[in-house]
Amino acid sequence: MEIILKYFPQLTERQKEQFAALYDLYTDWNSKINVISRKDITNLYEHHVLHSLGIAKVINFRPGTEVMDLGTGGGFPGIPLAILFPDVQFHLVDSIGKKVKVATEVAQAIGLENVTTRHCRAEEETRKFDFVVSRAVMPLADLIKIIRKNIKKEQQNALPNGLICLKGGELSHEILPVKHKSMLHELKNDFQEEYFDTKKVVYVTING
Ligand SMILES: C[S@@+](CC[C@H](N)C(=O)[O-])C[C@H]1O[C@@H](n2cnc3c(N)ncnc32)[C@H](O)[C@@H]1O
Repeated sequence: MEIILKYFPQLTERQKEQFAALYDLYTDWNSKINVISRKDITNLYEHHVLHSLGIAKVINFRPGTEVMDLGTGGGFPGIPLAILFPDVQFHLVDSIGKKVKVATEVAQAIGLENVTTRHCRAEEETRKFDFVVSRAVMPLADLIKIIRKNIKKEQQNALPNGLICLKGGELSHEILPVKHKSMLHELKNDFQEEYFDTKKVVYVTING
């Protein structure tokens, strides 16, 4: 939990309580429904919560923004972002029902009123959003194909509407087809822990 405060020192008391509550909630839920690799649960704050918040190093969502988390699993990056941006609406979607249940239960347990969840394939979701976020779900080209229909034409943020995903490793090949519409942000410049050495945030503009 200290690691969250290290990089996000301006949190309100409510946000601190909500982040702090995640450890017990995820430890408990993860023992019943696997949403985080069992041996990684002790790294919850660094590998999952802080990693999710890496998106906030690329964009400060304006109040009223609507965001879909595609393939949220147990709620990453959607839940940490919903805590950080209480005035932004997050819609968490996953095709595996029991994972959606974990995300729903965690959001409810910490009183997040800006989160909705849905058990469906993203291909079936027709609602429109300002941004789609995603971590560890599918290759960039497939993501773009699926979410094109979900991006609103009207803009209300400093960055044009589009896709923001958390990726690791070698990306030059994946990014090539959308290079002119994308931005690559290295998280090692924001977070000094070794885990972030290869982690990146990829932003792709989607034209309505
Ligand atoms: C490796 S997990 C990552 C979960 C979460 N984003 C995280 O980082 O912890 C990938 C998730 O994407 C979901 N998924 C894959 N394809 C999907 C699709 N077409 N629509 C919705 N969810 C999908 C899977 O069910 C799975 O929960």
